[in-house]
Amino acid sequence: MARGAERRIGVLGHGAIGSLVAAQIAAGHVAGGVLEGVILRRRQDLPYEQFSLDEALERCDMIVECAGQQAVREHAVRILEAGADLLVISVGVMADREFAARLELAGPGRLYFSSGAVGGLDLLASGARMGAFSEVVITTRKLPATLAQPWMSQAQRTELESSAAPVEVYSGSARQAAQQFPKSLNVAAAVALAVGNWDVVSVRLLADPDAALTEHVIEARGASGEYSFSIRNQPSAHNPRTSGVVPWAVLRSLETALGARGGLL
Ligand SMILES: NC(=O)C1=CN([C@@H]2O[C@H](COP(=O)(O)OP(=O)(O)OC[C@H]3O[C@@H](n4cnc5c(N)ncnc54)[C@H](O)[C@@H]3O)[C@@H](O)[C@H]2O)C=CC1
Ligand SMILES: O=C([O-])CC(=O)C(=O)O
Repeated sequence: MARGAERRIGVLGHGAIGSLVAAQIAAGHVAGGVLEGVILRRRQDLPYEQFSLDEALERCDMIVECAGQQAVREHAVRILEAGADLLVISVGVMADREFAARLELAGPGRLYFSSGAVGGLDLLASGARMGAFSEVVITTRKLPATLAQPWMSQAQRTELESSAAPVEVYSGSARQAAQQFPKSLNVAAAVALAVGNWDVVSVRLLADPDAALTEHVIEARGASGEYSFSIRNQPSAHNPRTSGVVPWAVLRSLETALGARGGLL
């Protein structure tokens, strides 16, 4: 891309994250990018062009995924093979070893991941370059109703949603966490990608009826030092599963990936 040229952006998905991301790009708030259109499952009354993925790939330089792990699974390889770059927010899809291996080989488009709801990933990734992490734990606390999953029994869901006190819903590996809670624990995958080792990251998930804010606490110990990041996000007004800051994280990631101006890396 010539310096100063604007890259054409397609936004995949138009829910809590995608709607804000599309509106901000359309309003000219992302340096180096213009909104070419949105890729939806069903047409909606929106002030932007709506196109199929095939049309988007003819016209866009970058696709921003805001649609969920399944959408990444369905479309990512085709996007990268068509030569468009892809920014992914549903990072947990990388927990699938076979799919992740396919994505690593796909190109010439470049694959980016957004930091999403959590922070400290820059320091963890810097530390991982210095030496290995020996232990990383992420503890997430969310409202019970946001954590019910299709694979849970009715009894499990009822117990989850009726508990008056915090309940541990999951304790185990980051890989399994990102797959069992695909709309709630993408953050576990983001931490695993930052430290460059899925096997060292463990996850605790708590359903807490008093969790007005969504909490993620990341504790890590390794060659570079010991770290503790405590994050308490306001949930999105449009989707209580998602932290409200996530679309803004996507916009920050997008602007960084476009590289039209300098700034904090
Ligand atoms: N990395 C992180 O920190 C976070 C990641 N996420 C990821 O972002 C995803 C989206 O979150 P929200 O916007 O809050 O969800 P949402 O449910 O509000 O919106 C998702 C939208 O994507 C659309 N969609 C799904 N599949 C599609 C497809 N194949 N093509 C076009 N549109 C499609 C849906 O119709 C819906 O409108 C989550 O499922 C999760 O995977 C969410 C929160 C934090
Ligand atoms: O938004 C959040 O706080 C985290 C989330 O849903 C995810 O990682 O999928």
